Amino acid sequence: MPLHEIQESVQQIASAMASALRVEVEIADHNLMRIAGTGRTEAGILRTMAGEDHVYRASLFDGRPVVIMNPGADERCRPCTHFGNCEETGEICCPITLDGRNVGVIGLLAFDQEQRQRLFADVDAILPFLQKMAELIASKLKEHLTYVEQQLTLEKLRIVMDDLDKAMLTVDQSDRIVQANQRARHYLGIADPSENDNRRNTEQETQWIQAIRQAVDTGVTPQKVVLHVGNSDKEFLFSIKPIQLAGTTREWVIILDDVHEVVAIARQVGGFQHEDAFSQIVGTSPAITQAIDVARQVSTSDSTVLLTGESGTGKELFADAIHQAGHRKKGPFVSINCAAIPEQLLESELFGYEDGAFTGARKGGKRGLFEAADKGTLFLDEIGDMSAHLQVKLLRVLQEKQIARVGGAGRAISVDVRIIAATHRNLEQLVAEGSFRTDLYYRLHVIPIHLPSLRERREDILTLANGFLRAHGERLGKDLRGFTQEAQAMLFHHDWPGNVRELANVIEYAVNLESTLLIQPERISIPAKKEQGVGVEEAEAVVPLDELLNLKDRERAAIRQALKVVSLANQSKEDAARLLGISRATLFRKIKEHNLP
Ligand SMILES: Nc1ncnc2c1ncn2[C@@H]1O[C@H](COP(=O)(O)OP(=O)(O)OP(=O)(O)O)[C@@H](O)[C@H]1O
Repeated sequence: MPLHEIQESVQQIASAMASALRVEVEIADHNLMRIAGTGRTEAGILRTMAGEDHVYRASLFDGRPVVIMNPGADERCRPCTHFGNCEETGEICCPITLDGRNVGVIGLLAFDQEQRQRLFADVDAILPFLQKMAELIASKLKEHLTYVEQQLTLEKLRIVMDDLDKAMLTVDQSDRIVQANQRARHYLGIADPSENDNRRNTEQETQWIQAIRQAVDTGVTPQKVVLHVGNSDKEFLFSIKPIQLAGTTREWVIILDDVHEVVAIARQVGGFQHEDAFSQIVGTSPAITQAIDVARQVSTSDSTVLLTGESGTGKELFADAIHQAGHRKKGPFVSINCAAIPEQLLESELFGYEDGAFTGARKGGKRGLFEAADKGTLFLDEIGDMSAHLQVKLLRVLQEKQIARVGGAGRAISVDVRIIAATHRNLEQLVAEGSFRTDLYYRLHVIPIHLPSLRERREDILTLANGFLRAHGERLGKDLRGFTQEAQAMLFHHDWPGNVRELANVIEYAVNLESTLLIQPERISIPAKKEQGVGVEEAEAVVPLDELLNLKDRERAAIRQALKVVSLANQSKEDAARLLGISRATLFRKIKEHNLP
């Protein structure tokens, strides 16, 4: 039994006993190694007592106290090396017993006549006291062993949890996240909650848990929830289960599955392929079609891709499609948002770390995402937000195709990873300002693909809106047929700063609230287009001169666009006229005038 593991406590007890009884005290473990000692015995702490341990050995063996009135002369001391010349003037010892096993021994020693007198003044009182002290040490040892056992169970649980291919969170009664396995930390971009007992949920974490609890209430299965992570929305399948102890729910376990990954696995396991990895990207505008064409062409190579575009324009969707369409599709697609995680955490997430790399580092070290993405694709979202230090490390990986774990003393690990980076920021400007490395920029800018905002491809708005209407309608079991004219016009004219994500949210909201067959304008939760209140000066200031000169061209373009929109939505020219705010007759006249089909 590892009495030495609680050496500090044992020494404290020995010192307290020595002060109380004013004799010397020593405590040995079951191997008769001195664990604690006072006075003359102090120098021999953590050393074996071989040769002078016969009395203790007898006490350990018999499980009974031993009293030696004349050390060095007593027959029981005969085998001792100090027999005949012992410095001690008296000795009482008592075994320490835990769960029926003798795990050590406490010795009270006298080295002069005064101490001897005190030791033997009242043996009947001192023996029970000694036994109580032995019980105290035994209970400390028991406490320690229980703690070690618990830690061991926790560590085993942690290894198993971290190895799971599902994200797992536990939350307490106040919905505070208390545990998050490796995949959950990766999906959600959070630090390990178990490393900080006093941590509180961030606002976003509270929103996630609320969203999950609300999703439970809808009773829809499989249960799906959209969590806003960093700057993007991610869809998860989830389950939530209570952990009950003594009839009370103490915590909940939440299991999350990334919907995209589930679909990818189903495709792999089922052996069937999505007929076209790009079919999930909706849009027929020239701007998006061109981007899809380039992405499709480069999906078969391993070259680095740089996706640029505003938030919500589909950068992650494109990265996923490029991966699925290429030869790496059987490998993992790992994505990380470089802006959502603090620098130090991002470094260890990306590169992993070796055992003992920093305080709180997990025993045995940890694989980073570069290693996790081996033979697959690593999607580095919001690359423009990467710190200077990590830019250097990333550059090295791109050049050498090797990584070094944090604290790994330079040990290089080869990785075979295709990098797809993305940013909503202007990287050229960041380079010019000196906050993004020029060499890294050129390493990433191998195949640049710009994703257009919805404002640049308004003709796709209604197609996308109808797609979202169908999806959310099915999910909520609502039979919705479409949008009213006015609602369509609102969707078409809005500027969509949040792009496709914002559009999807607006439609989801509308589908939830709509009780008629068509989505009504009042269900479209976007600010109405400001027609009044824009001063003449302001209006003039935003119209460039060349456009003013080309008023005829602008009219022609507007009519063409309206015609395209209605044809995509299977609607009539009358609808186009309404969209343009002109009469049907005027529209026909203008179609003729502009020689439009
Ligand atoms: N062309 C599209 N067709 C269908 N859905 C789309 C399209 N573009 C984006 N989406 C959807 O819009 C949402 C946002 O897309 P995504 O996360 O890929 O954008 P992003 O550009 O990576 O955003 P961010 O820069 O904020 O991370 C997702 O739900 C995605 O499926």
